[in-house]
Amino acid sequence: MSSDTALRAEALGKRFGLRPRWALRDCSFRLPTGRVCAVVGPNGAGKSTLLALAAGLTAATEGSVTVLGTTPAAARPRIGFVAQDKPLYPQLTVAETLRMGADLNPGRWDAAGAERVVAGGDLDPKARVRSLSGGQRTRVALALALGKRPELLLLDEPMADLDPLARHELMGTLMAQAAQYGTTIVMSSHVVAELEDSCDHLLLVGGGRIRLAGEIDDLLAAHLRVSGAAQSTGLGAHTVVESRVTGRQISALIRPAGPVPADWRTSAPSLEDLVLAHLRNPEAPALTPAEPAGSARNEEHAA
Ligand SMILES: Nc1ncnc2c1ncn2[C@@H]1O[C@H](COP(=O)(O)OP(=O)(O)OP(=O)(O)O)[C@@H](O)[C@H]1O
Repeated sequence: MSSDTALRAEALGKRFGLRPRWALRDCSFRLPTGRVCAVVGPNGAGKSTLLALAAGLTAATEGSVTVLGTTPAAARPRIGFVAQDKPLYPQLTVAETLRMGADLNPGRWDAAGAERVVAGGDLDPKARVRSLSGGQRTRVALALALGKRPELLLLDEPMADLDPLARHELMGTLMAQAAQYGTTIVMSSHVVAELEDSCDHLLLVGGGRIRLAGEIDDLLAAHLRVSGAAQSTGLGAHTVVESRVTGRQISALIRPAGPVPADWRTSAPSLEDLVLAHLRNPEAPALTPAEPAGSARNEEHAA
């Protein structure tokens, strides 16, 4: 596999134990290196499972995931992972935790970078991890992951328990890392508005399937918001992701297959429009262009 691929999933599936329901099924996508990728989807969609598979913390039941051209286990020294529950050693101090990061990553530890992340939160280096708040612990976990100078950073809801200022600051730190070192970042979040300015790639997971995958610009360009009088017709030729009637107006998000009749008003969707429409309508056909966007082979039902 070429080294310009950070993450490739092929028919990837995960079922926990003998549970009948698959946490993740038949997932295929490619994430190029150097991207900042948002992973979004409803609760229980399979986002954490996907990140844990990529981090090598759990094994696939079927299919495969390739990370930085190799297996997740072999890629581990080059990956930074912050799990949703931010596991750290509670009895260690902040300073001891960073020292542990240095010991575990000889030759690649960025002590100054890690200390900067911690200092940004005014954390006492002598404070024990168990005495920290949830947001402060997140900061230490991010410092550990960033200090490793990873080629791939996998972050499971990293901003969830941070205050707005800390979110802003740490998002800036992540973007600076991506810009300076070409780090690929894969970040799950429920706050789509927060991702709009920072992410250039999207994985939308729903019901254990990949519903949307690709460059955000390409995915947005493949969709159109339309509105018109409720009796308007002519959308039949297009893929309607979601439509809603409000009074005498109908508005919809479509994947146009050609020109839209002139009596419809059209506008470009935002990332939030795109994500919300697909979340509201889990039956909308998936668009996961391992092949180019709009290819008929990619327009398959996610059922
Ligand atoms: N260790 C586990 N054992 C059994 N089932 C699990 C385990 N981890 C996840 N699951 C199941 O797999 C499915 C996907 O869970 P996952 O945690 O990946 O979702 P998620 O998209 O990260 O959700 P959230 O947004 O709530 O964090 C869920 O149905 C969940 O119950």
